Amino acid sequence: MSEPLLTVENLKTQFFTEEGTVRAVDGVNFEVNEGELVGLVGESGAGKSVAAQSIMRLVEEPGRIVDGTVTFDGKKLVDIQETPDGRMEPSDEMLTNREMREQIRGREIAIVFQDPMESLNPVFKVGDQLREFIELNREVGAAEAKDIAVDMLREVGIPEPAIRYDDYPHEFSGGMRQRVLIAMALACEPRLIIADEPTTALDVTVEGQILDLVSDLQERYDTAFLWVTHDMGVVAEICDRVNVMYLGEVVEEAEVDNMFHDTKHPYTEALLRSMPRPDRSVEALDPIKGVMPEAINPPSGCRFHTRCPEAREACKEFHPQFRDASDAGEAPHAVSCIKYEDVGYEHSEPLDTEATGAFAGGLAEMRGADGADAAGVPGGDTDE
Ligand SMILES: Nc1ncnc2c1ncn2[C@@H]1O[C@H](COP(=O)(O)OP(=O)(O)OP(=O)(O)O)[C@@H](O)[C@H]1O
Ligand code: NI
Repeated sequence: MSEPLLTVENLKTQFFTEEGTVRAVDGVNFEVNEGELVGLVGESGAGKSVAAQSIMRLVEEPGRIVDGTVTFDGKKLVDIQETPDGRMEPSDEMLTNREMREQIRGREIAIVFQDPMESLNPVFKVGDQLREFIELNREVGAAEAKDIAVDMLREVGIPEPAIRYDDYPHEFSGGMRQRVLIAMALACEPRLIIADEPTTALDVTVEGQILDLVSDLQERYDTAFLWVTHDMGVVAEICDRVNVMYLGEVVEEAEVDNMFHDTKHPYTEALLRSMPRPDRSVEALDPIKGVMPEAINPPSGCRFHTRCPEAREACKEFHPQFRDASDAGEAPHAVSCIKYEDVGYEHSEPLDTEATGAFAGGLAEMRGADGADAAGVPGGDTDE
């Protein structure tokens, strides 16, 4: 096997706020291979966007990447190492801001966001914005850049591209604007496109069309994608492999088919049960219990224990290791859950939370017991 195109190792990004340190991305590992479409999925607040921004070094104040390494094609986009006197500092190998700007962003890696109106300037024609972007990023003159721009518009399915070239962003529908952004991302022939919920604001039909377009372009250009979404349906439709994030951590990673047919982490199961499916009525949906705890003060042990239907006492104590739990001869399938470790889960008592079957033990009793428990477990398990 060749080296992955992108490797993210132990990435940690924090926001230093007045309320405390937000551990938005807290030791994340994943990979994207050449030409692969990899999903990053999880509920709102899981840290998906911050992870995506960290790869591109686009995290803004009061946020900072405090640890980890991001390697792209052998280059260190991020490389934070401990100095001899114990401080965490960028290594000599880490690219400079200028190298990031001139070599990586928009050239090797492009990023597409949810809201095209934020990325397109309303006062300039759509085609001109695309042309200018191409001129800036490729060694071509204005005329050639315009030809490429029209070609790209056609490529992403804009009808009559030479005419629509002269339209302003507001004259395009949301789906068409998103197509333009994909054209812009592709125009520089990047090796990786990071897409942060680019279809979330679109209606289902238009979303389907954009996903078809992406699958199609991915095959044609062999571009790798990191696709950020909260929607397992989107993952099922386009991704080869998926990483599930919960509260700053990746908790499960597998090929998409394996993830759906041999789900290992209770959080992934809960996410799948909460997802609308054609073979299931809306009433049969089973939303995940409780709310995601604050990333400022994550629960002890397994971070999902406050909402997990299978949570036991041991889950409060042991922080699970993220490791391969595939059976012999099967494709790698990593999970971080103590059910797959040897730390006494089987003999441990079920936790008495809203999410578990044991939730009948008396709310008052539980509250009484909880009052004495100051081990950093917020009130997530007593949510009404
Ligand atoms: N500028 C900021 N200042 C403080 N905290 C932030 C900032 N940006 C993000 N966070 C926090 O970082 C955590 C991760 O946020 P992130 O936007 O990555 O989540 P997400 O998984 O992308 O969710 P969504 O699906 O809502 O986009 C959250 O707890 C969020 O509140
Ligand atoms: Ni996000």
